[in-house]
Amino acid sequence: MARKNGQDGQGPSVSSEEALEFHAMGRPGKLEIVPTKPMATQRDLSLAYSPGVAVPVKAIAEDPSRAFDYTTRGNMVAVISNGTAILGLGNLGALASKPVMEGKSVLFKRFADVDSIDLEVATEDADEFINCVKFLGPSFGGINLEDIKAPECFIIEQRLRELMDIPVFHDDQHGTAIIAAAGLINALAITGRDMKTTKLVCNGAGAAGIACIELVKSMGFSPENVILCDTKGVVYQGRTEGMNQWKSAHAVKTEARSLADALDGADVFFGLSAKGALTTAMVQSMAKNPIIFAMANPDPEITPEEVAEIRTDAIMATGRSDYPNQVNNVLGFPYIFRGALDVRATTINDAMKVAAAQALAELARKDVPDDVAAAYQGNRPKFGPNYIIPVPFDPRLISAIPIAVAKAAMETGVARKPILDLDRYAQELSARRDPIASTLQRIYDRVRRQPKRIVFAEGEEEQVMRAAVAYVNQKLGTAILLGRDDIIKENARHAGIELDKPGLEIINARLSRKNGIYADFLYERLQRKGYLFRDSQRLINNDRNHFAACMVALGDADGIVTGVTRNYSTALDDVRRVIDAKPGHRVIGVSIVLARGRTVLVADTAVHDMPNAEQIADIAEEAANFARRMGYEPRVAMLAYSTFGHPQGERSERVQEAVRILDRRRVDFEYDGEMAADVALNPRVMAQYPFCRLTGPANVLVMPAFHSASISTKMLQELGGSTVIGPLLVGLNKPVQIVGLNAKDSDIVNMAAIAAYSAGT
Ligand SMILES: NC(=O)C1=CN([C@@H]2O[C@H](COP(=O)(O)OP(=O)(O)OC[C@H]3O[C@@H](n4cnc5c(N)ncnc54)[C@H](OP(=O)(O)O)[C@@H]3O)[C@@H](O)[C@H]2O)C=CC1
Ligand SMILES: CC(=O)C(=O)O
Ligand SMILES: [Mg+2]
Repeated sequence: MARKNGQDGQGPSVSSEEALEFHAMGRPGKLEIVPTKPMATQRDLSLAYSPGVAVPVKAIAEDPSRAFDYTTRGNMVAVISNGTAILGLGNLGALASKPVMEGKSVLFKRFADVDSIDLEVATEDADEFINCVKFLGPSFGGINLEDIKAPECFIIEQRLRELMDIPVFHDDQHGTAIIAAAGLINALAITGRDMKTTKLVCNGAGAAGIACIELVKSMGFSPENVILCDTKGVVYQGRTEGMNQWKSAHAVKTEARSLADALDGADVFFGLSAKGALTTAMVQSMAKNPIIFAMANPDPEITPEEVAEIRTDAIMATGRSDYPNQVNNVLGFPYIFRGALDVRATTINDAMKVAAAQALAELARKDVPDDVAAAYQGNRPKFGPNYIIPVPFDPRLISAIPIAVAKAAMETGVARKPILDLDRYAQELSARRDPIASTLQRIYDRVRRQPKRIVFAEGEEEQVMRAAVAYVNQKLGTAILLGRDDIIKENARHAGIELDKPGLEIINARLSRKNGIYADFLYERLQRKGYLFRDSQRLINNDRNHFAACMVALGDADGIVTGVTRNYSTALDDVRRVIDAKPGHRVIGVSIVLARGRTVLVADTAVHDMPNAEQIADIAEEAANFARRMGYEPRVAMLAYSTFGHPQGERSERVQEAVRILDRRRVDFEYDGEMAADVALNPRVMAQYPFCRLTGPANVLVMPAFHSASISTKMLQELGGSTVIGPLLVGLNKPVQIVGLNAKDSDIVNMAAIAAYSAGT
């Protein structure tokens, strides 16, 4: 059961060469600093530096809270270490800890959009360390202490918490304890155990070990049922060797002296010590359904393979990403700081920690969306022994944990800036993680105010059912699944999807009372295009796209989403037999490209193969209108391989002609061309053409032909790290959206929401 992730048990484990190559490639290390304000002109310089910078200086001197408005402080966390307990590798010094600290900083950014910088402090002396860090408060919104060994870490953290008015959080203590507690809550539930009577042995009495047992005791474990061990064996009452006050606080009265003694009959093992500390004989001696969290990094106390050889009834977790159940503080620290920063918390207190653990435990019990299934190479995890905790790539973490932490901070009075609208905060949180979310947020908000009936034409498909459920759950309106009732229900049961909820309807086209009306309607449209009445009847009874399109055309639904079982152009042809272009409009495809915080619309990415000049001008108009509907003031670049006549060529002439047509039409948006993509997007390159009529970088790119549109958007997606939504169909008389064949449930919901949005008021 304890199998590495991935196909055939092959996990993403890496070789030493790969690890070094990864860190050395390009710019050495894992971080760079990128300005957030333009620094292109003399004016920019005057604003960012002298004289302009004096103004925020004075404002902050008058009111220190303004630093959150004018500087990076409110979103900036320092990851600070002296390298005395680097993972489980031991004391290798401050410099050697830098790759781990850079890594933690990157994870802050990647998972929770927290800016972070690593600081390595070259001293093992607690007082010197405290003295160094205590002066750094003005620079940061929080301090994440990392890989500092016990017992100095306890003194350092406690003292800095007293001295500083921002959160100081030793991640190896509390981050680890929170995640381990979340996993434990679920493992106990799966094995039917009660905290009060469960026996836990923790190997490792350092930063992580002590914090973990403190948290489990505060959650309900009996102190006499929790035994702590270290390199000298059991921490028992009366022991003198290798002790300190933090270990003494957890010393128990027991005859057990070794880890093996302590584990005999124990229910739970927590490993926060070192590679190989747990033997198979010890595992053998544990109680039925033992819970084994071997959390030492990079190599656990025992491997899942070793456990699987001798016991099949264990729940097994490690700190690594290449086995199921990764119990690692990466699931916590980015999100805990996110919540703390967002309410400008003065500290991270126990209530905030418990709230994070509970939110994490609850998340593992919920149905898993496609994005998470993708993180498991397509094996959709189900709550159980091999899935007790979400994976770090779970996109739900960013909304679930910070909100729980922020709420707890407000309830316990440590929030300097309480959040009044938590629903909006949840939306802002998902926008931080995923730029699509912010672009789509407006759409979702409006649809929620005016919910719509959307037909999900391929209702028997699993991802479509999940999308329909999500559509209803997000209060976007009614979701209609089109398909055979019995098959839909059977597929849903098999996939563990609950369809029985208000707002979710199933319609079987073949049995619908509307068939006759739809067939008549379709025959009206197709009788002069070579179709017999029987052909229309067949299309309505057998083809869900035609049926769905008729529902929308005749007002029985507001919009359609389809596409997972047919290629794009087939689905479009089906729909076009029923639904025309809006009068005076041209049907085109627009893709939304989100790259590095910038949103650009690209057209036509779906319909016109080799548009002529007139058609290119139409595409520009449709795309500009669409941009306005999405809330952007369009600046349209008519793209070509050439810029303003150089070099000349047949395709460029067509684009030049399209610009002249727009001139004659006197359209009411900014446009210019023909121009190359760098001219359109880069203000410095555009500045070489001072006559260019665009007032800034283009946000709508009209491509000269379908191939360039399709190739460039797909390359941006695959190589450029951009997110591409679409193509979205624009210009049809009724809202229809066609997803790609590989669409995930989240893509389908987004398209359904866009269709609902287009349905308007
Ligand atoms: N999965 C996760 O998220 C995390 C995992 N960890 C892992 O936990 C481990 C400890 O880290 P941390 O608490 O920060 O380090 P510390 O240096 O603070 O503590 C280490 C503790 O482990 C004990 N120890 C070391 N080797 C053994 C052994 N073979 N048998 C029994 N006890 C042993 C030490 O005993 P003694 O007191 O006698 O010296 C000490 O109590 C590391 O492997 C680290 O990677 C830590 C944080 C997060
Ligand atoms: C994960 C982590 O912080 C550690 O192993 O030290
Ligand atoms: Mg650590």
